[in-house]
Amino acid sequence: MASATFLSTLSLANKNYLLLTPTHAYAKGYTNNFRVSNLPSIVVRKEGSVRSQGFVAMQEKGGSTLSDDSRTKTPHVLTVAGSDSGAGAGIQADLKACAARRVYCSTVITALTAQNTVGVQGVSNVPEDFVAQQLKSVLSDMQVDVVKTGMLPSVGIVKTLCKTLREFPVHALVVDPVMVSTSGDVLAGPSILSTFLEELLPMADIITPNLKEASALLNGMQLETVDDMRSAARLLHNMGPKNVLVKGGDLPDSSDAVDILYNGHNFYELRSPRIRTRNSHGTGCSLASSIAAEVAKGYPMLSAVKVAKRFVETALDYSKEIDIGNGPQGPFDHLLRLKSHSQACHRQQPFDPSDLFLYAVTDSRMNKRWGRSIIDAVKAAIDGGATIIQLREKDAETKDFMESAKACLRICHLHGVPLLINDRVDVAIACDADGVHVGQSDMPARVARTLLGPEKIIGVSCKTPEQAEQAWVDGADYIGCGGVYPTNTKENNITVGLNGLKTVCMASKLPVVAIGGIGVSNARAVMEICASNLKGVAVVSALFDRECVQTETRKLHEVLLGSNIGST
Ligand SMILES: Cc1ncc(COP(=O)(O)OP(=O)(O)O)c(N)n1
Ligand SMILES: Cc1nc(C(=O)O)sc1CCOP(=O)(O)O
Ligand SMILES: [Mg+2]
Repeated sequence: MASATFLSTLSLANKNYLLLTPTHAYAKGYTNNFRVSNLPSIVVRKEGSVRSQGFVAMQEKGGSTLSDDSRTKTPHVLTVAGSDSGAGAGIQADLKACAARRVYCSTVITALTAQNTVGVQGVSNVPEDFVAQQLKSVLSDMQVDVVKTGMLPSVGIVKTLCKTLREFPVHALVVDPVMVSTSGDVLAGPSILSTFLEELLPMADIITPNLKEASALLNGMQLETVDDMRSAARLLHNMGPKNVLVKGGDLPDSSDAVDILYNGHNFYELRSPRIRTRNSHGTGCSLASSIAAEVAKGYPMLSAVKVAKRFVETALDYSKEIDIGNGPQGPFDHLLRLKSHSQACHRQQPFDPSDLFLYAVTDSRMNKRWGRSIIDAVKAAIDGGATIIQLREKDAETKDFMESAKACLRICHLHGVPLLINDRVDVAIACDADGVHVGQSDMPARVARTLLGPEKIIGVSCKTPEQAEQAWVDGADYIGCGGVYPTNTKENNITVGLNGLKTVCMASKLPVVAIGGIGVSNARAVMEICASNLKGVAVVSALFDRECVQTETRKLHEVLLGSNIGST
């Protein structure tokens, strides 16, 4: 499908740019001769001049880069496939795969299938002219980079697709020759075969048949070994597609998953350990969509196939224990998100500002000094009445930190207490903690929010009203304000005092927890500044640099109860 390599020269802000499709930029080695602005794709727009579609703007080395006239082009895959009501395969798998691979995916539905983990109970084809209408709607408006095809249930639909693609050429065409579902149900009959072979395959940049499909396309040829797969790939390549990926998932007696990619010059044997799982429904659709996604980003075919294969394997491995449906073939989780929700200890309550009431912040050095583990320290703080825990383990090795965080999380969740991680957003994600606390020089809260998602708790340290406003804008849940008093726990910490605390509380639209030098002797004075959004105190040394964490926490708890805070 890919058209001319060199598409045009465009004059923009008195600089000359070449417009090339992303893959060609790589394939032709232009990246060596030109500086590439924001690969994989930039749409260059200038009023009244050029409207490019999925092109990379390249400028001769030494010139300046695109500035105000540049607009980032979102990689876009259009899937032309059937709907699977069970959402394991088809259009639904394509959407999930593209979302997971961070590519926009539009859809043209060719058929509705009534389908579940048992099999296909019914199929209703979409009329050809309505397939044509959908294709035109998408292709005439949106900048599609790659079209990926799945179930094409009639000769008419295949012909309609080929005709439309000639009218609206795209950068690449990925053909998954879906004929038989994983449950053995026929999705595209033999009558379609000749149109497939004569019209669609020659237009394809890659076709991705499994052994059964390759055999069907090759007049029933027997495929039982890797050598057979190579022969099949060569024969299929002769039919016109630029690349052929023969998938050996069904190869008998192989402990590895072996796929053969052939581009007309070279064979690539792509091998990986076979993942044994019931949840493999939709693997073929997802692999083809992921290849399309990588090609849409501008990667060459070999890299696209390798990344797509790795992606699908990771998702299959992650999804082994997922339990959906009663049939022999379950779906898998493309977004690697479903498991945490099924874990019994997962804390699902939304953030409650009253959790800030007695905020215990651990310190690895203090616990070491007193000869206790972080886990014992957390247990004792909870037993003493801590309402939220932050693990602030500045000198811990990452692996140890993760292990202890997971153990602490189990304890916290048994008691309904949220657990936050100081600074380390990566550790919070890895152990599925309830959130993070970040300071002004840590990862910005806005970035942490995109990584953690909407449900996690994010706290930000703020010493000024401006910082408090920014925390609010960035999507934080609370702010920590201090140091209220001088502290030995944090070096070179600026003390803001009770006045500074009050000023920040007045300005903050978020709930506030006070921190810095706070203990039983002064907690009441802190709370008595009487700001309605001051919800509690965060304490390190007054709890953890003491012999008995539980006793100290209990004492502080009593003082705080006496100060009647957090009432609004
Ligand atoms: C509740 C709370 N408030 C403030 C801080 C301090 O965070 P930060 O400024 O990032 O400093 P470090 O704790 O990372 O040294 C906090 N940890 N908790
Ligand atoms: C971690 C931290 N952050 C502070 C800030 O001002 O943001 S003060 C501080 C140390 C708090 O420890 P202690 O309770 O032992 O004084
Ligand atoms: Mg920090």
